[in-house]
Amino acid sequence: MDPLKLLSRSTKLSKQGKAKKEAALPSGQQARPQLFAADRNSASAGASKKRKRGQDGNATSENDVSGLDFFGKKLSKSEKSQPQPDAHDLDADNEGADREVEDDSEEHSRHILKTHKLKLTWLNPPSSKSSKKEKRKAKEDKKEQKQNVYPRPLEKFHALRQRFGVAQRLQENVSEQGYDLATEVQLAALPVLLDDPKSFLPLPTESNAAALESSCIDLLTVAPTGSGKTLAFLIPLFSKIMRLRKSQKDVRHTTAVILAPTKELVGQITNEGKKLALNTGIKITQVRKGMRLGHSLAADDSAEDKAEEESSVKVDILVSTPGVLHSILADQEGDTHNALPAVQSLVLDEADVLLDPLFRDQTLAIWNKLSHADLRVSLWSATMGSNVEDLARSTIAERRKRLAESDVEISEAPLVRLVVGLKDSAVPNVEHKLTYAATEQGKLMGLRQLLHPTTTNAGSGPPLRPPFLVFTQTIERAVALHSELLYDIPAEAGGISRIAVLHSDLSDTARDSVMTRFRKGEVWVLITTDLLSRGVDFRGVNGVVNYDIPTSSAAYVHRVGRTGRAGRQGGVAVTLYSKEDIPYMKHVANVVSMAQKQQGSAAGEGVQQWLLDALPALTKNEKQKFKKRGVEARTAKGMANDPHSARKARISTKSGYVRREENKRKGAIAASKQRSKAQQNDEAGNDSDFAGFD
Ligand SMILES: Nc1ncnc2c1ncn2[C@@H]1O[C@H](COP(=O)(O)OP(=O)(O)OP(=O)(O)O)[C@@H](O)[C@H]1O
Repeated sequence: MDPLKLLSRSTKLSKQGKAKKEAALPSGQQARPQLFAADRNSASAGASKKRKRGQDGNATSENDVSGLDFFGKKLSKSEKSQPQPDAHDLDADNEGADREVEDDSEEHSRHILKTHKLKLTWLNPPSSKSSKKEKRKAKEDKKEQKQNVYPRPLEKFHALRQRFGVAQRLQENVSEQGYDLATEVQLAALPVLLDDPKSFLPLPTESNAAALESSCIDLLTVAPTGSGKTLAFLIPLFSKIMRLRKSQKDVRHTTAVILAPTKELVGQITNEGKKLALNTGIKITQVRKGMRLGHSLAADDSAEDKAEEESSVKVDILVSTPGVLHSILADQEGDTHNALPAVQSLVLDEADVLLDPLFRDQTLAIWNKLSHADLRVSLWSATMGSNVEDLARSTIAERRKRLAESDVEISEAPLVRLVVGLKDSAVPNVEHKLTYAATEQGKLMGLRQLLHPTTTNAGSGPPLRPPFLVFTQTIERAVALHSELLYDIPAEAGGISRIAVLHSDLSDTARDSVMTRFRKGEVWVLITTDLLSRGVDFRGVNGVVNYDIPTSSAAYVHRVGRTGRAGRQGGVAVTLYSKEDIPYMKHVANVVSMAQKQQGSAAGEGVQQWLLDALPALTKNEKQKFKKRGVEARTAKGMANDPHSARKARISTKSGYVRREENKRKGAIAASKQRSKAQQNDEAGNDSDFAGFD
């Protein structure tokens, strides 16, 4: 009897649903770059027939779960030359795609963008109204300030060179990685970043043409987790730098800065960049504490300048967390040189976090220090509130005003927003489960059931196979959970080496080592905090367990987005919740319900309506407080304020009753020892009043 099954009442699956989900075993191996391609097939059903999964020999391999090759190795050259299963699965569609490259009508672009659920909006189109009054009215009316645009999508990477003149070497480096079909975000972002904006932005009037002078746009992108945003911003960055290099042969500047919130993500982006940089001459580096940034090296630089610059880092692209780059820039501020005068591209990956109070000041300080007149910025995330959009717009406007005041004339670039799929929603190819575990003990028991290799959870969806990530609210809880589970995996299967913990209190070396072991498949269960919830790409992660509930819907979207990367099927996201979590569960239940609707769950499947209705809604203030602190009983502050509740929320196998019994026993032993000591003293005639503290 599985006691948690009795408790997991939030989801109910029809027999059909169960069968369907059991068939989709976690594989973590087959990428399916276009998330909404299936919809596309159905939309263009008249034009092409979709091959059924299972009819194709390649497609069935998704169900082959033998072996523990967790981290889907990169394709070898010979493998790359073979058609990829998913590409094959969509073959009828792809033939169409080849034809579509030829078709550059707006109508066709609209069709492709719509079927891939891509929406592009020009956020600051110049007003067509001529009088001042009309212009003011247009500004007030937000609708007037937005206009949908329909650039011609790029469906396959092989068209990069032909359509946008991307360097041959860069194009080769992309295909070397085994990529052929562009993912949805790449499909739309690459054309708008690589093409001349005039090719897709309509001109309202002749007098407004000046507003479109800029050859590049600023871009806000909201696209699902694991949808390939990294490549979508790296390719245009590399292409731009290669062009700049051609026109300014003697000079070597840092021309691009990429910011990301964690060291792990910075390292990952740098690695991706290095793959694209192969034999292009472009240098990309991760900024580390203590580095000195070189401003530029020109042929006519004085010997003194050159000597000073010798020890500094001279690269084309810097990748950094805001904290590290900000402190380096602050240190170099006293220098006569502006450290980054030539930066023309700023990328904010996980932009909503970078503009959140935690990083906002540092991010904006860096942004404002970049003084090049043609600086273009792009913001990327799977979740982006309207406040982030407003902040980005106001920062762009203020920067322009400030530079204009110091006589630097900068062109006004169009600001475009790209949204892929449903904004702020979890990936539709992951199965979400909400499991009520009542108490801390129940959660631990629930996790153990997921961990135990023989547990199949029959009847409640596919099993959660390692490797998986477990998220906790605090570092202390991650450490406690780690020690609690340390001996859960039998020695024959690798024992304690299979479970690891990663958090920001560890040294950089320890963090790197855990990441490497997890990527290699040596660690099966990685317990962590929200440190790893953003951006980090582990290809074969089969599942995510929210041991503690996430503190916002965005946090849920990002945590569960560590599985189901690049459209891989079979990922499972389990959220264990206890009585303490119920007041805060609504945001999680809402995102899960939305994801299930996207998956096409029939009525009655997924999160039950009664649960959604029954869960209390938080006020704005409560939401903010929860986002900042999480469930208070699980924090040090909670321990000080309410020790009783905090003790109940402690991660431990021992129940309160067992603990009390143990304490009583310990107390009895101590008292008995004291009594016998006192007796010995009496017998020895030692009648000192005070025997000291025991
Ligand atoms: N065109 C493509 N075809 C197949 N796989 C791709 C393609 N583009 C990217 N990928 C793979 O998709 C995975 C996810 O990419 P990436 O890390 O860029 O996602 P992301 O959108 O930045 O996710 P997150 O929002 O979590 O940061 C990576 O493993 C990457 O190699």
